[in-house]
Amino acid sequence: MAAVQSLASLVDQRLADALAAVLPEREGVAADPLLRRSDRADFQANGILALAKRLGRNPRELAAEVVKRVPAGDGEVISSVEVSGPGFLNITVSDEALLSTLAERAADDRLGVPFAQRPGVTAIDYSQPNVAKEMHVGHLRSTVIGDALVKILEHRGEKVIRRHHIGDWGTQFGMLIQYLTEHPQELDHGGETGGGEDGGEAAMSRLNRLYKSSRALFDSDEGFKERARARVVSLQAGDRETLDLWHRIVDESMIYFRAVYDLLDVEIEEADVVGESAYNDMLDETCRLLEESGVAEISQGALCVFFDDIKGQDGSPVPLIVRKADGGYGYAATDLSAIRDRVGTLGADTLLYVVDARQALHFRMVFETARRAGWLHDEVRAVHLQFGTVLGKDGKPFKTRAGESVRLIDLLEEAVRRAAGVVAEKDPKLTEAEVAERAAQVGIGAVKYADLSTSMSRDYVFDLDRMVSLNGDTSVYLQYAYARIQSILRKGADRGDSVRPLAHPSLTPEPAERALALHLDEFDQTLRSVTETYEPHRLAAYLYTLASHFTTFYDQCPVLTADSEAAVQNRLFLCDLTARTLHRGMALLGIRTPARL
Ligand SMILES: NC(=[NH2+])NCCC[C@H](N)C(=O)O
Repeated sequence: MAAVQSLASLVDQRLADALAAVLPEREGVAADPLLRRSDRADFQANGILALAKRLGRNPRELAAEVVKRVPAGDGEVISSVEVSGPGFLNITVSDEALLSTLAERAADDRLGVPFAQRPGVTAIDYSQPNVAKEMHVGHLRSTVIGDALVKILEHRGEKVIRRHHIGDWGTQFGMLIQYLTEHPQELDHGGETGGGEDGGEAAMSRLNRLYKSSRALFDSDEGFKERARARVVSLQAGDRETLDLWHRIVDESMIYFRAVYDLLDVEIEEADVVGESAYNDMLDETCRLLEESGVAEISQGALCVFFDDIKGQDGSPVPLIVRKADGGYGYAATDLSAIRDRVGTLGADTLLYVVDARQALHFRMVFETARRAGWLHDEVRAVHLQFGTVLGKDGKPFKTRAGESVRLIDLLEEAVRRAAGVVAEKDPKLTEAEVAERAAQVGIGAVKYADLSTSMSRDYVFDLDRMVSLNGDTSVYLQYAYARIQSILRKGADRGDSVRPLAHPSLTPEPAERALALHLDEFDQTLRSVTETYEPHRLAAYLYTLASHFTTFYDQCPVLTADSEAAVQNRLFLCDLTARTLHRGMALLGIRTPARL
């Protein structure tokens, strides 16, 4: 089905035409009407003010001239347009245009959201925990934000390559593997088959034990330290036995990650887990190419890239170290190789990295190096989507009392427990299994929404009380709005009032219906702006406003007890489209909308 033209774009087009007609000889003057939603009328256009200023004209006069050229009245999209204030235009659209646009949206499975005209190939690097380590709140942000972006981009028709650049390589593996060769029983499952209820937790505790014991030996025993170092060399050289043990450690970690992802209700495909180790074979060549092209040079034995504008506090240059003086490759060599792979081999034209803001300098240097080397050419965009820190209630980075990072799994379990309380209190007749199912949807939704509704660059406080609250900007509020609509639709259907495809366009909508309808019409614009800015919080904000408009509508406009059959039909139609939009929007954020709450 053809894309549905939103009311804003229909109005915008008519205003732009009128402006062009008033200023025929002024082709060079950009005449954006600067349309936005308004409380005074349906829309307000502010663009004439700036234009009049540039032309040295009186804005109200110019506005009056434009108004004369705007087609308005019977049979037109715009029913009235007026000059207001210093030269704004207040615009009201016709009821017919409003309802028929919505009817078109409702008739479309995609709710009128078009596919991108020129979809590209985006490689997105997100959810990249580290093997043999815990997942903490930072990994929550990367996972949740990345997952939402993937869903939204794909919904608009973009080809998306997911990359989970997990930390599965490096010197610490020498220590872990060496310890395993000397204590082969260390990762034994003790008779259990693994993968069971607490398979994930059990795997993590075995890894923790392995980590602690090998670390202790590494720090106290010089001989072991030597053997661990030699083991790193065997690992990089691809020694069979060493690789087998490395795989055991990675697999064990994957069992744990999988358990966290399941709880988090996020799908991660095995094939997309392409960790640091995957680029091992490219590292030599990456360094050779950088050195040959002169992009990198040897400095104090290390292979470095220098930048004029990147200096330390004492004014000395801070280089990107691609290969250390001891010959070991760093994090940067891997990221540079990954760029060559993602652009050169996989054909990505956009590279996104959903990574902690603390790695900003690393990515700045890596991107600049890749540009100099020609691996990132003009047609490729590379963006570090930096996210802020999750804070505790004290406003400091979220830590346990012992000063350790808080385990993600503990937070998620606590969120589900809190949600169970809320769910059971709301409906005491629920069975235990029903409470458990809803609590998972509510609790995990709450954690995801709290993250996604905050602008990603900002820090936020992890406050479960606020997150699972029924009031305010929370996912529970949105889920309740959805469930309430479902209950209205069920009651309507029970008495024979089902949702009809077309509303009655001759009925004059109440103000609350108008506001809801106009907002429903903004869904595709919202998604477009998320794909342009990579800011999922715009969708969260849209959905929250949608639920608020619905709440007002529901308070002011009886649905099943409306005055006329036609009004009942129109309102059921609005309810249904609101529910479908909420459901779609929440799904794109990775949040469930249970039919009953
Ligand atoms: N391509 C990348 N460097 N991605 C980010 C990896 C994040 C890293 N594993 C961490 O936990 O901090």
